[in-house]
Amino acid sequence: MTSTDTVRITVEGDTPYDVLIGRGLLGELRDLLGPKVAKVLVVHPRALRSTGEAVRDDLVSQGLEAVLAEVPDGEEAKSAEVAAFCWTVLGQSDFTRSDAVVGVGGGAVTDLAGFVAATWLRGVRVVQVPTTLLAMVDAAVGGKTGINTAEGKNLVGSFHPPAGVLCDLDALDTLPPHDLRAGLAEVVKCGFIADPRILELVEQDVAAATDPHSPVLAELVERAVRVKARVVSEDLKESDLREILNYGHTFAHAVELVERYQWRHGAAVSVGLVYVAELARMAGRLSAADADRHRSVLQSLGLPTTYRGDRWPQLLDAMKRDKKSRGSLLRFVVLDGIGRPSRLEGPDPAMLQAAYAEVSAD
Ligand SMILES: NC(=O)c1ccc[n+]([C@@H]2O[C@H](COP(=O)([O-])OP(=O)(O)OC[C@H]3O[C@@H](n4cnc5c(N)ncnc54)[C@H](O)[C@@H]3O)[C@@H](O)[C@H]2O)c1
Ligand SMILES: O=C(O)C(=O)C[C@@H](O)[C@H](O)[C@H](O)COP(=O)(O)O
Ligand SMILES: [Zn+2]
Repeated sequence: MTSTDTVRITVEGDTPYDVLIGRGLLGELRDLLGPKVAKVLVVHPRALRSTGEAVRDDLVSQGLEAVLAEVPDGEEAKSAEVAAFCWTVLGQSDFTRSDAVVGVGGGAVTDLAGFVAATWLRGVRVVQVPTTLLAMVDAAVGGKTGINTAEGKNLVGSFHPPAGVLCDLDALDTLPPHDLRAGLAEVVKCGFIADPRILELVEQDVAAATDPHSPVLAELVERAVRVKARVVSEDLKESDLREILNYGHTFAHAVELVERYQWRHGAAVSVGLVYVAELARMAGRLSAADADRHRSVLQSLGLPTTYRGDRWPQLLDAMKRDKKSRGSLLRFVVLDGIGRPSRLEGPDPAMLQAAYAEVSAD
């Protein structure tokens, strides 16, 4: 992709939609909303008030009625209270089934906005405008929407595909480096499960991979979105294949819950990838070299590969509520090799704890 190209990736399914990746793309929003939409709820986090206002003003200038719903930054947005606040705004503004929601922000806001759209009048259109790397390559694509409960991450939600996704790489200019790195954890995840070229690109030039203006980062975004689009096109509701996108997440979500969301999702995914690579190595599924590659790629990006919380019982308890569990059976996505995802069901509890010892050691 050159700096002027826009890449269009179609996610197939009952209601196919496009993910646009490029620069200066906001002008495309009206088209993605479709001709029948009259009113739009623009959901944005506090930190992106001026972006939310710019989106609203642009829609108003094109003859639409647009209302803002400002929500808390980060994970705090993913609560039943914040969803209820959005429903109130929709109700007070008389939104009907021909109206739409636009999510402008990071993954927390796109998850919330998608959930609000999925539940309002049992489902209205949502267009996602992700502004973090993580939301561009993962959260805004694929239709998983949701909020958290006290017991765990994303425990309430629905599959509600967007009508379109606008990944405007210009948004990354203001993104703090920590958040950029967090997004790269999901990119690297895609590398391990399906596209090893991603790993090579990071290994060849880590500076370019972390530079929001480099063509290498643009290629990483495109490759990660292609992986996600391919998987979701085949298995929207995670009956089987889609589980591979959850690689590293059993441990990651447990860390996020136990740490009361003080860890970024991408940072937790990073350590979760190392945890599950160790588990696969111990189970005789993954070579030591491939497990070590997880650590080295993630470390090169400045992502965490250890977790020193000393909270194994709480982590194990949280992992039992992972959505891949079946009854009392814990299930993990593991690799039999790079690009060869598989499942590990009901591993020996001693092995689970031994893998934990590996990620909590120096
Ligand atoms: N639905 C899915 O398939 C899916 C996939 C992956 C992750 N997720 C979810 O995504 C969330 C994590 O998303 P995230 O990493 O984007 O975090 P986030 O949404 O918490 O955003 C991180 C921070 O960056 C700020 N921000 C956003 N855009 C910015 C910009 N352009 N410039 C400056 N600041 C900006 C936000 O206000 C926030 O404070 C988690 O809740 C995770 O569960 C969902
Ligand atoms: O799209 C998917 O499917 C994923 O699992 C992508 C993950 O990166 C993402 O964090 C997702 O929200 C996790 O979903 P959950 O079903 O484990 O809550
Ligand atoms: Zn994730």
